[in-house]
Amino acid sequence: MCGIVGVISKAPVNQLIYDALLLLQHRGQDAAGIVTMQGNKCFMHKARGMVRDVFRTRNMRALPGTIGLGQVRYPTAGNAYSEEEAQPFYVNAPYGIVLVHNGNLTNAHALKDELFEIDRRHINTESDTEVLINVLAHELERVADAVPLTPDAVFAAVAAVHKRIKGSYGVIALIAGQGLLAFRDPYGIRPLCFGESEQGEIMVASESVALEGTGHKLLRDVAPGEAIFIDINGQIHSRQCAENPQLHPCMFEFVYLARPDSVMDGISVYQARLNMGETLAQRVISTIPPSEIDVVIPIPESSRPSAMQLAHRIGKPYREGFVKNRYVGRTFIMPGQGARKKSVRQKLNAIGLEFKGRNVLLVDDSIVRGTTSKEIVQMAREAGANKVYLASAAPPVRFPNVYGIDMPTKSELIAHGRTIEEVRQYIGADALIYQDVDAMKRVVGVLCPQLRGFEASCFDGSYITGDVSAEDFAVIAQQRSSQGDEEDGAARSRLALQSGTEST
Ligand SMILES: O=P(O)(O)OC[C@H]1O[C@H](OP(=O)(O)OP(=O)(O)O)[C@H](O)[C@@H]1O
Ligand SMILES: NC(=O)CC[C@H](N)C(=O)O
Ligand SMILES: [Mg+2]
Repeated sequence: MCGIVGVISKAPVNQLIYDALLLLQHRGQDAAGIVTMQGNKCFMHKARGMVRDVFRTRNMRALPGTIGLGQVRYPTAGNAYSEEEAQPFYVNAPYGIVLVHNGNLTNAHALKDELFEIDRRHINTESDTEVLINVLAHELERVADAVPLTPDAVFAAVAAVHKRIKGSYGVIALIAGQGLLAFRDPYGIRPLCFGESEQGEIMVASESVALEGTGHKLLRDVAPGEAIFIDINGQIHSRQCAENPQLHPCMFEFVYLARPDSVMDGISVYQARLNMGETLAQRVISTIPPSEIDVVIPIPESSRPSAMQLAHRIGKPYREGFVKNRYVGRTFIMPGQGARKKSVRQKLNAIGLEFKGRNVLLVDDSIVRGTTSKEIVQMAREAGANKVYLASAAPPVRFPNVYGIDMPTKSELIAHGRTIEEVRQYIGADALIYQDVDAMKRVVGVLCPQLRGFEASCFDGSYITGDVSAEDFAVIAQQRSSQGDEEDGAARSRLALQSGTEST
């Protein structure tokens, strides 16, 4: 779940893209990049790190032009420590294309061979995004021989891309001198929307918060399978390019990934989290008599709306018992388990007086590897809590994700192969209450009647694209797990930088 943005304007776009990337920073902390276009020439800067670290004044000055793209990366393919895999990617033919991608291709390994053997294209990194841009370039080359490029040719190329690539993808591309192209996978797994400013500037982005925060009004979401082509004169063309599009957005966006102030596919992320809190409250009431709970405490940041609603529903006070160090990033999207574990205590600290002698109900949005909950339950006890109960606004995460969330192996998931009682024992809580899968789908789905369902594979084991082979799972898992130690070391030093314990 990276964050992507594209803008077509009449004024310089470098600062605007930077601002939008800051608003999308929660979607990726490992690398950032911007490309701008002036006439037919592209200017790019990308590097590992957070947006504020990657772009210095000199880098910003070197990004002229009125059209551009940006990306913040959370690696789910390839290597988190390779600068070459930071986005955008560039190919010089046809026309010159730069591209940013949110999602994960499940057949990238097979396509990589096919690109070489049949299309004679060389892929130089392990990134699935490099595969994607080469498939797009190849398909554009087959249909487009005109200048200017016609919308019909662009849409024919996207239709061919949909047939070749599998998995999840929200994509924004610049075609030099021709325009800006955006498209979304046929299930709409990853989000993508676009909006307009009063000056007629058009922005495409992963989340509506990037539009609103930069003075753009949300026009609509890009539909699953749809492509939007904004030509060089700012005219918007759109077409459905997939054969059987169906909206199945990723449930984990609503649980954790997206910002609560975003609206995705018509669903307010905040409202989705309130609803999850409401239905979780029912399960709490049927497990623990409310008279045995003194206080409800959220585990900041993402669980807050659910915890608030849960507390209201069970009639208990909602208190802030943990303070978050705002200079430490999100732990779940850090690569490497060592860094994740260390950062929980750097990130969260307990306020003793909210715990001392009380029976506390801690609420988190999700329990994935159990890193956060195990530490937090321990911290609550150290702070003097009498009983420590834990509730998760999401159901147990039992299956790997191959669509752009970095949990590629079952073995790393605390709820995989364990009963809820075994998870409770591992975490050390006095009671553990999970959300119910069907209840979650129902209370979020009710917010968008057009929805066909959710991509909720990490909770229910059902992979919506229906075409992920055992080999695909194995390749994705192997690729990600083979770099753990390197990641841990590098992520540790980055964590230290983020929390200001080392100087640049
Ligand atoms: O079981 P785990 O593997 O620990 O993963 C789940 C935790 O990670 C996330 O928090 P994170 O710190 O990333 O972000 P947040 O501040 O948005 O809650 C999520 O909100 C849970 O707290
Ligand atoms: N989380 C994502 O969207 C990642 C995009 C792409 N798969 C990468 O690893 O760079
Ligand atoms: Mg959290």
